[in-house]
Amino acid sequence: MDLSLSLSSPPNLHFSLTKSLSFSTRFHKPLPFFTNFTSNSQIYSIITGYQPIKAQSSNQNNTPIDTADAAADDDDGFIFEDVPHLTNFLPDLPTYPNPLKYSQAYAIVKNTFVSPEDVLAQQIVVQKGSPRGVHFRRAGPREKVYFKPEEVRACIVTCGGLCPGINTVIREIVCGLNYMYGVSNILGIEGGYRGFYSKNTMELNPKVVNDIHKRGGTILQTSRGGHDTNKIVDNIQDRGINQVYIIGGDGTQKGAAAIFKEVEKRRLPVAVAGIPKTIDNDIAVIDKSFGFDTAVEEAQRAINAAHVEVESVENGVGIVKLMGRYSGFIAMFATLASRDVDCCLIPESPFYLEGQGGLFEFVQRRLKENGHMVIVLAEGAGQEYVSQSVNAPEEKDASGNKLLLDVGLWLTQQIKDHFTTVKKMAINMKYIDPTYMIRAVPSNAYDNIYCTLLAQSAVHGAMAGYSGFTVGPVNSRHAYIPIERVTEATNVVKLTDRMWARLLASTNQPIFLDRHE
Ligand SMILES: Nc1ncnc2c1ncn2[C@@H]1O[C@H](COP(=O)(O)OP(=O)(O)O)[C@@H](O)[C@H]1O
Ligand SMILES: O=P(O)(O)OC[C@H]1O[C@](O)(COP(=O)(O)O)[C@@H](O)[C@@H]1O
Ligand SMILES: [Mg+2]
Repeated sequence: MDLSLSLSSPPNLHFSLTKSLSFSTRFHKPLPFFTNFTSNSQIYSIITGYQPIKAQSSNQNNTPIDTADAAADDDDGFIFEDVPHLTNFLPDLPTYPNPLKYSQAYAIVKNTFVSPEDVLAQQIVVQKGSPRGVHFRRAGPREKVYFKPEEVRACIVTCGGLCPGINTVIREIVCGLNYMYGVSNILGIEGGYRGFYSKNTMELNPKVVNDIHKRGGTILQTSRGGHDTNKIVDNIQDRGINQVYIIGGDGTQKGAAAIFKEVEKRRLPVAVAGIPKTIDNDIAVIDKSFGFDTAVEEAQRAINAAHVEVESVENGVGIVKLMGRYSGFIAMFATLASRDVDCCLIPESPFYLEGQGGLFEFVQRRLKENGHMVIVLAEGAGQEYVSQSVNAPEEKDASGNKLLLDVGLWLTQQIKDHFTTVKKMAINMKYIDPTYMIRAVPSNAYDNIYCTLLAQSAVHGAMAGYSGFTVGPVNSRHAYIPIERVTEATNVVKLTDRMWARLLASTNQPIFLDRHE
């Protein structure tokens, strides 16, 4: 029996979901959309811009059947959020055998190719009877590719702020394309999005990128602003580029989605692959962003330094500011890892200074108990206080991100003033701002491996003809995720989750919930 699903637009796109007697469901579309799912359910193919409008039951021959049967199996809430494929708008694209078939490295691998039936569940903690929920396509090499290696002209661009591991991702895209697929035509776009139309390109090959993973930053340079979709896609077309690898954060991924939409509008055979980058770990859906682990590790050095300083003096108060515009992940994890931190302040958890349960009271208590204390502060915390006190107009960077005021300096001053003027108590303040030092280091061993997997997943996805997708781990397995899913929300620390409770339990800091002045 069949469950067929009509898609509203464009009219030539029509998928059907077929359910076999073994209760598997498949998309009636040539590879790569041809998908077999075990156990049935409500399946939605959510393909950017095309919403399913009608679910209809039919048998293998596609003739409508009694829907009661299908409906009975329709209730376990399986949702499949697929990524777009070039054949959506170029249905006649030829396919070729994947060169990995002949790779020595993969000679004894049991399953070289990922089954088109493999999906990853977004939610893995479930209860009996709960809906199966959202699933993403599993990343990895496919049996057929949609590009002849000698016809690939790839490019790589890096945008937004720095993050440890960018060079590793660049390296592994270049080496992955070259070693696994025999692609040798790879361009580096310099200086972020605007580099497409305002700069020359750089030839990339395994030799050029050989040791770049040992360096921080990005060999391609980066920038904010300058995203002009038409100019970028004109340039992609003019240069004959057919694979675009875009490394960047939420803003960059929105830009990648716009590029894909234009590529699709012009019906260009161009694979657009996004690799999510942000030191703040604020990208939704994926487990963790690359460079985050390195940042947490590097932050330990600053926290240690602050601790050494303040325990060596009387009434020492150390403040360490870490990155985290809207999300306090680095601060939270660095605090949990260190155990030398007395208080962690993040944007998600408002705090206050004065009165019962406030920060001043806590500082005084810790100084009395231990003679010193360390505060870790995410840069986005307490911004409302800083802007009130400095009365500065709101400024934005070239990408439209709000420019943050220095909460570290502000807090340092507030604590100093309070203890010297109100409490008549001399304190030794040490303020450390290691933010750019942390962002600029090369990635650690863990992140290097993670960056390699991201790069290889992106290469496999592009070669397999997917376009307009982001790669990333979902519950430890790499997936192809619709770009919109990673840009529609920001990943923030959930105060109601256990991790924040673990932090509170480890620091014993105030929870700043009840304000009594
Ligand atoms: N909504 C958007 N649409 C298109 N491009 C965007 C959008 N937001 C940001 N960009 C572009 O993405 C690039 C990086 O964005 P930015 O916010 O600075 O960093 P990140 O990608 O790390 O969040 C910039 O070139 C910017 O112009
Ligand atoms: O000063 P810059 O280079 O613009 O970057 C500062 C910001 O970049 C970040 O590292 C985040 O960058 P992205 O938005 O590029 O991920 C923030 O933590 C920080 O506020
Ligand atoms: Mg961003």
